[in-house]
Amino acid sequence: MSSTSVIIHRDPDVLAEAAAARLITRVVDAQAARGHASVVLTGGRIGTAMLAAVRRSPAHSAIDWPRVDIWWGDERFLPPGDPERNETQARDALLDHVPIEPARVHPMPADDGEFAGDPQRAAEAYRASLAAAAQPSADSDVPEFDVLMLGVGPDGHVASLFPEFPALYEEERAAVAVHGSPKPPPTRISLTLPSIRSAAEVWLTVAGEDKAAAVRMALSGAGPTQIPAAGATGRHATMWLLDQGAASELPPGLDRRATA
Ligand SMILES: O=C1O[C@H](COP(=O)(O)O)[C@@H](O)[C@H](O)[C@H]1O
Repeated sequence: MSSTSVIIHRDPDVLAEAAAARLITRVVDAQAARGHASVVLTGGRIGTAMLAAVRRSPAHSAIDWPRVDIWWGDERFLPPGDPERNETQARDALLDHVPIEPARVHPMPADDGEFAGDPQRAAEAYRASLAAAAQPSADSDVPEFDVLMLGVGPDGHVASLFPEFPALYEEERAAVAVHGSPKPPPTRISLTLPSIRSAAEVWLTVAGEDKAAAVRMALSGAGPTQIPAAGATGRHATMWLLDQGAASELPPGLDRRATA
């Protein structure tokens, strides 16, 4: 049984703070239940602001950081340390400031060394990392993600899955290379929808009126080929964490406000 909920916050700052509080609690609960937690990060404005809010929160010391695994939903295929890489932004915002176990941080490969100029091989290497961390007893090629976070673009993209792109039809591979992204940079690596849907919980964090139409369509029955966010659901829960701008076109009945 899977649930979908929509929570609306006053503005992007409150959204980021509230999502951070929720993430801390989710990680602590997962660690209490199964000894460790596995989290998939998103890039983007709110995703990164949320990590910075986790860092600022005194409650983050409730997390047993050496028992957290960090993965990414997508990455911009750029050299290591490039400020546009989702990994760089997450390290700056949070990961470099908490006692996380380096071996449990799993960035998607950068455009460098053995992967230079070869995003296909980089995606293949990430698939191998995911498969190596999968439960041997589970029939899965990805680990058990407790929570997978996503931003949503104005066109409805999630991770680096853009409307009508071939990656949306991928049924077999857990992660793929993406070429010709309409949002720069053009070359990316992304988890595919089956990997996203394997997560226990999927949280879509979205701010801004420019995204309101995509949010409305995703929640009103659009298909994932047109609005990829519509296909991003969790096994147990799918949570839409919105600010008022992103929620401004929601149909009646879906506009649940957390903060006025
Ligand atoms: O490029 C990307 O953009 C999306 C959305 O970002 P936002 O700033 O509009 O929230 C993000 O989810 C994705 O991870 C990132 O690579």
